Amino acid sequence: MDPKSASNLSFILNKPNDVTFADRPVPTLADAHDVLVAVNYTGICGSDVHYWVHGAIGHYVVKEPMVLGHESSGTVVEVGSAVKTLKPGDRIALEPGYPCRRCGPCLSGKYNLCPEMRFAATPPYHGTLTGFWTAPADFCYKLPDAVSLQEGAMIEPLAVAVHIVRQAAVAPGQSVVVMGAGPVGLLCAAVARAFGASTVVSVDIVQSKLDFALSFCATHAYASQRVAAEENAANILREAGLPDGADAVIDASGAEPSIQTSLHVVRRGGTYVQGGMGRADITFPIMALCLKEVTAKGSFRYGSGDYKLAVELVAAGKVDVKRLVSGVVPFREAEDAFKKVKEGEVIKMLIAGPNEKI
Ligand SMILES: NC(=O)c1ccc[n+]([C@@H]2O[C@H](COP(=O)([O-])OP(=O)(O)OC[C@H]3O[C@@H](n4cnc5c(N)ncnc54)[C@H](O)[C@@H]3O)[C@@H](O)[C@H]2O)c1
Ligand SMILES: OC[C@H](O)C(O)[C@@H](O)CO
Repeated sequence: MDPKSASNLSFILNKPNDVTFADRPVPTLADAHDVLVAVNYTGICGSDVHYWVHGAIGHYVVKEPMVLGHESSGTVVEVGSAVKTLKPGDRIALEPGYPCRRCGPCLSGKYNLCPEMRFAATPPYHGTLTGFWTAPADFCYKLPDAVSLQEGAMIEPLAVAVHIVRQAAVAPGQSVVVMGAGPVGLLCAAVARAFGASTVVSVDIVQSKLDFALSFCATHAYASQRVAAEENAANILREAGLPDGADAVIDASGAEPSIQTSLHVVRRGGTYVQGGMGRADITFPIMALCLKEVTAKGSFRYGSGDYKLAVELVAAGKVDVKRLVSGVVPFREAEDAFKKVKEGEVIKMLIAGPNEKI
């Protein structure tokens, strides 16, 4: 594709509930290690919808018009003079956050914690719902022939799940309870299975999501009740046949009742991972944490090796990300697709790039 004759149409958030399309200049390669990519597909994340509706997530506030989107696949159209690993025509999954590579977290191997991170569609940085995008070549992951470009757009949320499940240190034969069966929770459950967990319990408050989780990857599913956290936890463990508690519990909901239940679901000496992002401050059961010597960890985006492993899991047929794609729409229908995600009618919507025919 020739960027000179193609569209760089972008889907731009001006302010809450106000989006437009605009043709912006095609970016040029600023660094010899960068590549220019034509964006093929972009998934809509809950965070994109949150910015669209509220104009902010925590202290990230949209102050200038911002291109949305960060879950993308693309095709390389031009490479910088120092790029040896990619060539025009290569199909890639696009890792959308670029760390400084020089700070303490970067040098310790935790580049996802870089304070200078430039992350797509996190203010003040534009996102990937656009025609063309430049990225460092080592943040572009070549897709094997067996992986489609639509699956390539699912690598981003899958990498989030890979990072969470790695934080949980899930080992073969273990039991894992995943709170929340949205895209991230479903993918955590699938990765936990792929890592060899023998019992994977999905918990949600919406029965249809649990039905899907069972058909997708979970061995058990439980509809969370509005009862005290300890009672809820006891019911989950009874249903799942885990009298001693679960080896690992992952929160992929961000909901306070779910987080409270989690600390009563995890076994003595087990691991709890906070993946969901909800209210900044909640009441947290510190006594259960303390008395059971629970290892509690946070998980933020993805780091070393997570994207690579996510591509490999899809290529090996271990996580069928296609099943999560509810629909694919042309670029000009992006706002309708956002509405569907907001209404909770779908699992994952993909938007075809402005130069993609569907
Ligand atoms: N840690 C990270 O880097 C990272 C990255 C992406 C998303 N997230 C967060 O992960 C979470 C999940 O993302 P998603 O896209 O799947 O969101 P989602 O909103 O689609 O899924 C959340 C699910 O939690 C369920 N839920 C709500 N209350 C519950 C409760 N009390 N018990 C059990 N389930 C409950 C909802 O019904 C829903 O299915 C969100 O909080 C999101 O912000 C974190
Ligand atoms: O998958 C990446 C996440 O959506 C982002 O980190 C977002 O939640 C905050 O910018």
